[in-house]
Amino acid sequence: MSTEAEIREILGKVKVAAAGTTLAELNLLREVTVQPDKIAVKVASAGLSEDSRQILRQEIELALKPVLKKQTLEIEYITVPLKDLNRVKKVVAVMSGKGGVGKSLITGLCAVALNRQGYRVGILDADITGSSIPKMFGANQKIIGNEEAILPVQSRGGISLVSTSLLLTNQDDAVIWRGPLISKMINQFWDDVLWGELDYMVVDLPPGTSDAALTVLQALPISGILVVFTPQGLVEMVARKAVSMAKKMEKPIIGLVENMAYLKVPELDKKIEVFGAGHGEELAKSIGVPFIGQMPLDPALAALCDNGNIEKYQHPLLDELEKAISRS
Ligand SMILES: Nc1ncnc2c1ncn2[C@@H]1O[C@H](COP(=O)(O)OP(=O)(O)OP(=O)(O)O)[C@@H](O)[C@H]1O
Repeated sequence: MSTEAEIREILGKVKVAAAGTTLAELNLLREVTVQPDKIAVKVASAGLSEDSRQILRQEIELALKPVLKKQTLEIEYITVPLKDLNRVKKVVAVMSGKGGVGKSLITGLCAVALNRQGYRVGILDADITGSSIPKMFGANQKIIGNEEAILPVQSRGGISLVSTSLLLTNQDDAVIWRGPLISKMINQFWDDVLWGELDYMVVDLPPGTSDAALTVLQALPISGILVVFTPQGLVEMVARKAVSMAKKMEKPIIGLVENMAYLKVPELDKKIEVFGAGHGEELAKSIGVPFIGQMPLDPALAALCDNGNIEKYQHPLLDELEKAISRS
């Protein structure tokens, strides 16, 4: 007769088709009881429609068929509060002093870098009106769920994504909400989503030091912030502003990332400093925060993002991002 641990091991690997991930990763497997005549399994129903539950029931039956001796199998769906299902170990936020410096892109790369190291990662896209995360990951499925919870969409590499554009009928539609609605949406992305077991959640903050960014810093249990800037004088100034806001909110700064630091032209074997010489390291030193590194303006990266293939990108900065976040 199989033990409870053996049954849990088998069931943990069962795929929840609706979510594109497993029962264990979603933390939906709640109770397993093994008796000589019966195996009873209790599964949380969060996020699962009637159809999804039916399909999952069949998957569970199929997975346990080889180990059922003369036992019957009883599968019961139960309601469990989301706060008991979501176990997010660390939440890091990516911030910029102003829009358009590549904050979303660095958010995406942080998630990719952590995922490559085998961590289970989610991205909460809190840049509600300028959401560009799903496009980078080539995610165009609609978010689904039930009255208990919303299910994130999985990227090809297995990163959980939640973003407003995954809720829109047309991803290119503009979101023109006012502040209170934006704040409500950000809170819902935390409270109403079945994130399950995550080692890291990376949050793409709204740009700048706006109310919306402040809302996220106040509402979510953020353990560290990365600040993205580009090597232009004014942008450096706003980077200082962003760091000062994070410090005021008493959130630790993981470090500064200098994006679009230079344009690399392999044919010329030359680095062109499009926005002038970068001095991120000096800037970080003068603000008193770590400097993580530079990302060049890379046409190959832009193309991968446009085609939804950010997960294929290779650059040494990814290792630096992963190290800085996992040390923090
Ligand atoms: N290092 C880079 N190399 C090539 N393209 C880049 C780089 N950084 C950003 N981009 C491109 O620039 C555009 C803006 O980047 P992104 O959306 O990440 O900026 P953002 O700071 O999040 O903007 P916003 O604050 O308005 O949401 C995107 O199309 C992105 O692919």
